[in-house]
Amino acid sequence: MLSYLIQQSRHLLIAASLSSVVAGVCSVLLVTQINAALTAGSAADRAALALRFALIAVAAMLSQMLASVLFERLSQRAHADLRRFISARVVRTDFRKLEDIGGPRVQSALAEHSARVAEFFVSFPMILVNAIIVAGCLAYMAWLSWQVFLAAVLVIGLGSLGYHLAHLRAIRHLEAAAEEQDRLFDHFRSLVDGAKELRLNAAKRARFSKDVLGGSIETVRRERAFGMSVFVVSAAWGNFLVYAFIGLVLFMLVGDVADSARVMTGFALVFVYMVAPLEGLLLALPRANLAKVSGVRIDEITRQLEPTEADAPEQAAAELTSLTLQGLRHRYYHEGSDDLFTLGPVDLSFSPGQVTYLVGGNGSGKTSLAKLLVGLYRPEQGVILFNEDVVDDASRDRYRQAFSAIFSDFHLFEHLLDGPVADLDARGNQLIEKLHLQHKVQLKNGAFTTRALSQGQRKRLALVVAYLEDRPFLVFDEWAADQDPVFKEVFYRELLPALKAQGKCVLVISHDDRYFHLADRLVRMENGQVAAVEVPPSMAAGSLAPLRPSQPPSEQGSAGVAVHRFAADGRADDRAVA
Ligand SMILES: Nc1ncnc2c1ncn2[C@@H]1O[C@H](COP(=O)(O)OP(=O)(O)OP(=O)(O)O)[C@@H](O)[C@H]1O
Repeated sequence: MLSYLIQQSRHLLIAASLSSVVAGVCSVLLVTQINAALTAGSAADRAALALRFALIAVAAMLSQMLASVLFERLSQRAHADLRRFISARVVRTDFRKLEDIGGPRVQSALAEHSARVAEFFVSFPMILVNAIIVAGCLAYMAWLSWQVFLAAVLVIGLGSLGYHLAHLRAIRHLEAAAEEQDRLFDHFRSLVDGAKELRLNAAKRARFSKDVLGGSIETVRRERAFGMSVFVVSAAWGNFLVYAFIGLVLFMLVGDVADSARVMTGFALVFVYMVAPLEGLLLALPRANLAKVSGVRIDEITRQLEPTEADAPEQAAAELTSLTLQGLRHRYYHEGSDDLFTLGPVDLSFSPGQVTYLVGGNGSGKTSLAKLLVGLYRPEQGVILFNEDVVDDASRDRYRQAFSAIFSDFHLFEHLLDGPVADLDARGNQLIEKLHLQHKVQLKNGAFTTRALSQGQRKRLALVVAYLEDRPFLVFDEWAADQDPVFKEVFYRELLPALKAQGKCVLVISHDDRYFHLADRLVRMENGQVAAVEVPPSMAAGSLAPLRPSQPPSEQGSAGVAVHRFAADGRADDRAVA
């Protein structure tokens, strides 16, 4: 991930790095000038050094300013790039994968991990400038005395080895912290989503705060604190080695060197000057490591979010003439209990102007079938034929544009994001009036004036959105469950027939058995299978074409599911087509 970002902003990075190099070099030159001034023979020599010193100081200041500003820009750009990159992946990835990965991990990547990676760019100039100062000081030392320089290299090698060993240990803890942090984001979500439950149950609240959320916060704190402490301790070890080296040079090594007074002053000055950058370097490296760990985490998440489908062109109008599901199957694997829920194989076909009710017990697979039907899930087996064409990865996104769906966990966007605003406002407000919400909410500039409404009212707004989208196939997943009896009547007796009259194909997932007789067709689900396809008597009389032997097995459900017709008294009459 870091290399991707570096690639993205390489020009800015090169400019910022060059400024840092200039700043670092200027700093080292300043030390050499100070040493020269301290050991200058006459006042005239010192005066000659003054102008050079001033010029270098100004150059150091300007280059440092430039480097800092550029790196700050880089950091902000990296943050924005990461957010864009991750959200683009999230928007385009396979829906089932997204369900599996879960919101908290994505949020953790978007919020915390991307911030840490961006921070790297702010600490980078510090690392670069300090590294240059340290390297420059070492070079100056080598020029002063190569014997002492060799000793310095030995000490630095020893320090680096200790640092590397500590690094390996620390990184394990930082990775554990990053992993726990994904769970922590899940708990943060529960804080808000479960606010009602937590307030109603003091014992649950206390346990959640102390054990679950508290435990997770504590684990992140402990792991990160340990990891960072190892780095800080190893930085102090590095510092100690520097002072040990200063002692070694001043009291033991320099004595044997020619021109020892000049060399000793030079070394003392260089060391004192070098300690702060060295410390800064050793402290900045852990931040870079944190960024690396976060980068790896983002990589892992985004790799799983790799898009597998081609994007549909915007406004991809999809007319529907026929839709057939053939042997469609999907499975959920539940890791915790090691069991499998199998949906299908399902055979069904749909045509325009047909209202199908999908009914069955809780967990029988109705919503999953609807997700397969609208192309949110890729079938593990079987095919969908849309207007006789097979739907595949290349055409699935385009296929999805034929549907408007209101699932029971629907999301109502503030903006409609669909078509010219003025036109939408006018049409939308008419619909809002029809749904008796005109005193509560309006559409203005393509956005709802409020979404602070009851669940049933928000579902009515979702219906407005679905109407405005004007797609050929509408799916309602227990839409009427939150409506009052009067509006249920309106939904089943007026809205659905009106959609049918417009030639829309409608799938209604419902538990409202008092309205089942209004369906053109009733598909019953049991334990992931289509158990029966029933046709109410009014339909049997004419408007829905009776099944003919030449029709695909679709209408029969899977494996020759019985198709019943309701008897006049409401009992199912087994005129099976098996
Ligand atoms: N996201 C998921 N991950 C794993 N398993 C799932 C998921 N969604 C559903 N399932 C499994 O699929 C089964 C069917 O769920 P589904 O939501 O399709 O049923 P349903 O008939 O719509 O139920 P309800 O009437 O309660 O809404 C569930 O029992 C569950 O085992």
